[in-house]
Amino acid sequence: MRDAVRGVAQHFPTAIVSGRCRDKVFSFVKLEELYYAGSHGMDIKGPTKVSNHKWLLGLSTQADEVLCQPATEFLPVIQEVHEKLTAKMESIPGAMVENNKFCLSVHFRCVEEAEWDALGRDVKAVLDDYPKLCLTKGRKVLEVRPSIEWNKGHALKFLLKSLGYAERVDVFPIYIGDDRTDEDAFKVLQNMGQGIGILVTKFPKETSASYSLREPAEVYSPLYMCIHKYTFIYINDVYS
Ligand SMILES: O=P(O)(O)OC[C@H]1O[C@H](O[C@H]2O[C@H](CO)[C@@H](O)[C@H](O)[C@H]2O)[C@H](O)[C@@H](O)[C@@H]1O
Repeated sequence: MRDAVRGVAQHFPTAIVSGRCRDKVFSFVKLEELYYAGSHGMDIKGPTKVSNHKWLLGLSTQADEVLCQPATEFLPVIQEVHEKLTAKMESIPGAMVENNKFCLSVHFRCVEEAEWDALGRDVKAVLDDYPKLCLTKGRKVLEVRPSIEWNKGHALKFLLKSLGYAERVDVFPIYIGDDRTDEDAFKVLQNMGQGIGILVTKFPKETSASYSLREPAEVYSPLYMCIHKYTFIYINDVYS
């Protein structure tokens, strides 16, 4: 998958948008030519390596640039809550608190089902003292986030605008995701009437994505189509 993503990034601005913190995502993906939007889009950084498309489009090539961190003021409070939740979850076997820098994930996948309600109550009790934080639910995970209007959809809009791609009829953004938090990004594309969202899911689900794939492995096809289509257009432009 890394080679496919690298291939796409050679021709098109490519971003990974994740609920995890940016550093952790980079440690998984290890591609310097990508944009990374960690913490549900609250921490966006540009590529540290220049790709072809950058000079083709005449964009800034300044590497290592943090582009957007709309929740910086919440960092101290997130650290404080991380400590409190970690201490509280010690008494619940299997519970795990993940520090995602601008947000926190309380995982209960490995917790006995009988304990789930108690875990939820404990997390809410900690958050009662922090009205500027909110709680959302994912797949066997509770997520603590700053109460600001910012999600993966805002990150996508930010990237498109920064790249000069918003509302351009000749630009076709493709957003692929499997998490319920990816719906915010699918909605952005749907509302803009630009590009497509692709949901990866084994089961039929209500979604704002235009298409779906069943397995992460099926994501190769659209990625390789992007690479080969580009190659075709490029050769065509050069020789016609
Ligand atoms: O935004 P994403 O990159 O799609 O990340 C969403 C969440 O991914 C991780 O949680 C997921 O994997 C966990 C096991 O590794 C699993 O327990 C959980 O149910 C999954 O949602 C990550 O740990 C979370 O912080 C992300 O929000």
